[in-house]
Amino acid sequence: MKQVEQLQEVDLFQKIANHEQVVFCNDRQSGLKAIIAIHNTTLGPALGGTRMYPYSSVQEALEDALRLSEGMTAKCAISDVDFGGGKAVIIGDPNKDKSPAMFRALGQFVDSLNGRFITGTDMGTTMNDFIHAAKETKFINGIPESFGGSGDSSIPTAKGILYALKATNQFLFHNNSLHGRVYAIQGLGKVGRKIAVHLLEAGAFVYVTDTNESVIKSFLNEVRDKQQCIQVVSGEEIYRVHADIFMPCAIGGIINEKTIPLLNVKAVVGSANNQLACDKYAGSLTEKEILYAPDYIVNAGGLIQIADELYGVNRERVLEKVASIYDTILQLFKDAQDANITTVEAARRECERMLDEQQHRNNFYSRSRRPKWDIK
Ligand SMILES: NC(=O)C1=CN([C@@H]2O[C@H](COP(=O)(O)OP(=O)(O)OC[C@H]3O[C@@H](n4cnc5c(N)ncnc54)[C@H](O)[C@@H]3O)[C@@H](O)[C@H]2O)C=CC1
Ligand SMILES: O=C(O)CCC(=O)C(=O)O
Repeated sequence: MKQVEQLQEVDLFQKIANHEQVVFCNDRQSGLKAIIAIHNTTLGPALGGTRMYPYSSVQEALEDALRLSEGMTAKCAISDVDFGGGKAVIIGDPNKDKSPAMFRALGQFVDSLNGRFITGTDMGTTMNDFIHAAKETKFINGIPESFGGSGDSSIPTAKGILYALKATNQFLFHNNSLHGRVYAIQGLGKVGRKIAVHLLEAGAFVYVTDTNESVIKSFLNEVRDKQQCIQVVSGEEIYRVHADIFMPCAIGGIINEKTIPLLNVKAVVGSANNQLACDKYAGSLTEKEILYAPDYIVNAGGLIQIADELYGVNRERVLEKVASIYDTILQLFKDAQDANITTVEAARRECERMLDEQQHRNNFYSRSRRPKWDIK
């Protein structure tokens, strides 16, 4: 028995070997069960949203937190945002299990990290949830403007994705217009729905799917006058439709050995974090001549806004930085093509360069460095 326990301990530390810190948060009163993962703080305090999802096991939740927080390190680096990678996950069904008390408890745990981790919304959580968390800690962002925050971060996220789509169209078709093209959107939540509405307004055709029927109904109601440009498909069907671009805007891990053979598109560009079940699938997409826009570059709009909020909200500054996603992604496509490597490898090299540069700067001692992180 003792031997088995020791083995599990070693496994756990191996699992988190690339991470600085992992915190398990348990509040019996509110039912909060959460994991905060801090991946790397080379660039600054860890920044990343909190996801709520009905994970089937603690193991699954931990793996999600680890991968998501690692992705945030890369996202901060490539977006040139002076923060590190972190993420929190809450185990529970966002449609049934949420309560203000749960988010206040989360706020207390975040506060206990004293600024090493700053968080806000992600899949399954909303700005309103974080109004409760913000009562317990100042290390919260992305709350409504009426509460002094920068508001809905899914707005800049959706804008960034649209810039990435234009860059993809430019690279593939030598014309960056969104008009007349066909997009397959998986997930019509905070981000996916905004993208779908914009694409319809721009004169595109969209295939859409969402596991929540009421989300589909409400979307169709919003775009009543565009019904001829929409086709709702069931879960698996979204991988099979003939479209220009597949847009994962829900869960991660959906580009894998089962789905890649089904894809009938020229590119994958979407908001979902960790779309590739693992990096080797970047090569499989390339073999199928499907261009992949690395998720953490194209979906950085929300991060750009919440990071900016910590210096004081400035919309123009945010919009300008979000617009730069167009150039970043176009350049990355060209670099990958010139070097004959996948877009994932090209992005990884760029992130490593940014982290190395900062590690070098961190060798320099001065007594009161980085006052900009002294959040009020
Ligand atoms: N909200 C933001 O600003 C950012 C979001 N992301 C990522 O984008 C993705 C979507 O985020 P949000 O729109 O904020 O989440 P959300 O929770 O508002 O919406 C997700 C939607 O996907 C649907 N869904 C879940 N599983 C599905 C499946 N298997 N097939 C089809 N639909 C499914 C849900 O019913 C929901 O309508 C997530 O992966 C998130 O991490 C990334 C960067 C920023
Ligand atoms: O967009 C947000 O509100 C949070 C940023 C984040 O966690 C992400 O980009 O995944």
